Formats: sequence, C-alpha cells, structure tokens
Amino acid sequence: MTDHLPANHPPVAKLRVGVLLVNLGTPDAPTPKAVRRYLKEFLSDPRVVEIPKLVWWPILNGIILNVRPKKSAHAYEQVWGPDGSPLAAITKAQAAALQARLGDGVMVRWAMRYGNPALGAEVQAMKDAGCERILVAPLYPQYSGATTATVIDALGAQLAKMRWQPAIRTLPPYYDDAAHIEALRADTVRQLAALDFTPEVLLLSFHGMPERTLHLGDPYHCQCRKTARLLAQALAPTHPDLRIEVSFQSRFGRAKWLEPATDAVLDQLAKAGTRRVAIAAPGFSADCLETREELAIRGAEDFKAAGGTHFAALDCLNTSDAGMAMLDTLVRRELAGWI
Ligand SMILES: C=CC1=C(C)c2cc3[nH]c(cc4nc(cc5[nH]c(cc1n2)c(C)c5CCC(=O)O)C(CCC(=O)O)=C4C)c(C)c3C=C
Ligand SMILES: [Fe+2]
Ligand SMILES: [Fe+2]
Repeated sequence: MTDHLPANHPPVAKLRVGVLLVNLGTPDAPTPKAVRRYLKEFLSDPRVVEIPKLVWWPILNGIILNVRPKKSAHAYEQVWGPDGSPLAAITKAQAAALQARLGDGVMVRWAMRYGNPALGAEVQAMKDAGCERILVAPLYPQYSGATTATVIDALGAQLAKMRWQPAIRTLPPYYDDAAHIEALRADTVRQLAALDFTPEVLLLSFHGMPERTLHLGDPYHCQCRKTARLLAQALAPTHPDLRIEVSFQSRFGRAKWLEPATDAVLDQLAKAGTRRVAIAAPGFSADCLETREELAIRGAEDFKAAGGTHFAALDCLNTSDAGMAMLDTLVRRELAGWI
C-alpha cells in the first residue's frame, strides 16, 4: 500500500500503540551548570510559578539562578547514582518493566517534563516509529496545575507542531484508585516488616504547593488528603497501633505553602516524645531528590537532632512488584479498545 508514495517519502512504519511515562524532570548532571539549565526551564513555567513575568523574571534571573544551582547541585551530588539522577533512572526502569509486561505490540517509552529526554521529542520519535495512538501517563497520583497540567501543556505544544498527529489519551490522576491504594498498602506493609524497629508514627509526606492554589480551586491538597485517608484505612487492620500523620514538604519561595510542613512535624513529634518514625511519600511515584535527600538525609538528621532515636524513609513504589502491578492495571484500563 505504499506504491503511491513519492520516492523520497519517509518509510511508513507498522501501526503500534505507544505508552509514554512522564515525570517531572531532573538535571543532566549534579553540577551547578546543569542544575541551572534545568531550574531555568522548570521555574520559567508560568504554571509552576504564578507570579507576573515582569515581577518574577528579575527575581529568577537575578537571584534564584545565581544562588540555588550551587546549593541544589550539592544536594543532587549526594543522591546521584551510577545510572544518574534517581528520578530519571527509576522512570527509565519503570518503562522497561512495563514494556516487559505489555509485550511487543505496545511501545513503552519515558520522558521528563523539564530536561531530558524531552517529552516533545519522545512523542515525535514514537510517531515516527509507527505509534498512531499514544497514551501519555503523567506519573503523579494527585493532580496539580504545576505538575499534571504542565505535561498536557507540553504535549499540546508538540502536537501543534505536527502535520500528522497521533491519537492521544492521557492517564487521569489515580490518587484514590483502588489499585493505587492497594499498591501503597502492600508495599508499605512489606517495608515496615523489614525495618529493625517498630515505628510509633508513619508520616505521609507530600510535596507542597502554595496554599493559594488550594483557594483557587486546584484539587491537589484534597487529593493528597484522600490518598492519606484511604491508605490509613487500608493499614489499620494490620497496624492498629501505628499513628498516621500527613505533612507537606519542599517549600519554595516566600509565599505560604500547604501545612503542616514536614520538617516542623518531625521536630514537633520528637519534642513531644515520639522516638521512632517511618516516613513515606505517597505523592511521588519514583524516588528523587525530594525523597532521598530532603526526607531520607535531612529528615533523619533533623528528627534525631530534636531527640528522635529511630528514623526510616520508605522507598516510593518505584519498580516494586506492587508498583508495577498497579501501573499495569492503570495503563491497560486506558488502553481498552486500542489493544
Ligand atoms: C509530586 C508532585 C510535585 C509537586 C506538586 C511539585 C510542586 C512544585 N515544586 C516546586 C519547586 C521545585 N521542585 C523541585 C523538585 C521536584 N519536585 C517534584 C515534584 C513536585 N513538585 C519532584 C519529583 C522533584 C525532584 C526532581 C529531581 O530531580 O529529583 C525543585 C528542584 C530541586 C531543588 O532545587 O530543590 C524545585 C525548585 C514548586 C515551585 C512547585 C509548585 C508550585
Ligand atoms: Fe517540586
Ligand atoms: Fe527540595
């Protein structure tokens, strides 16, 4: 069926279905230069920093991009692994594991919203490889304008450049999905059983957002709270004595962020006599700087400095059996009728 094409026409590939896993993004190297490039792209997105450009640009270019890259590069250095940034390495491994589960009829790739591999380039590469139908899956359980919506914005920008667009589906937020809660429950139980102490408190730490976004109608805060409530209910039968608390981490800038703040809660817990804490981050589908450095390193230091004796940061779902079974379920559901 290709004999009508001109001789210089690009090859017409076999039709395939594609799945693109997307996470936030990360620098290419743990150096101030690479971190600066990444932060510039990330923090120039008006969905992430909702301050008028005329006000924000001098602050970003004059102060933040001169100060923060050095500090953040030092933090990245502490978590950088042989495969690079944990966020990129784990997202890549999730794509490989999902590919193995879905088989050759589906092409699974991964992208970063900021940095590399770039989302637009991956969508183009999948279309070039014959994917006329693509499921784009932002790996954020809870929706927010600063995360999920920016993935869809970047997807739209790529589609706007394409003469021959693929058909698109997107994975909805899955904060309260039974498959998600069950994966969190099972993986938390597994990790708690492997600890060499019994925590009094399980602190569920979600990435923060400016509080203003909640009042403007962003559902993120409510979705975090619901994930936490459902997970607490699911853990109650096996862990009736475990106190479960919720906090928000990674405050950025001067505005008021969602509260209570993770560092303040760890401090208060220790000062009020809690000695043994486990912390989990059910808003992150993969471990990253914010979990491995901010929680596992700095959280442990702060908790112990305030009087705590035992501290464990649990892994995110990453490529665990429970996590991959969940992704398999969520993705197959969206691919119904396509495969
Ligand atoms: C999981 C959901 C996330 C939300 C919501 C979110 C909001 C948000 N973040 C910033 C600023 C920064 N975040 C940074 C890192 C970072 N953030 C998320 C996820 C969410 N962010 C992840 C997964 C990561 C880790 C990236 C990695 O490379 O491992 C950073 C960069 C690191 C640093 O310099 O501290 C910034 C800055 C804002 C302003 C915001 C909401 C408006
Ligand atoms: Fe963030
Ligand atoms: Fe941070």
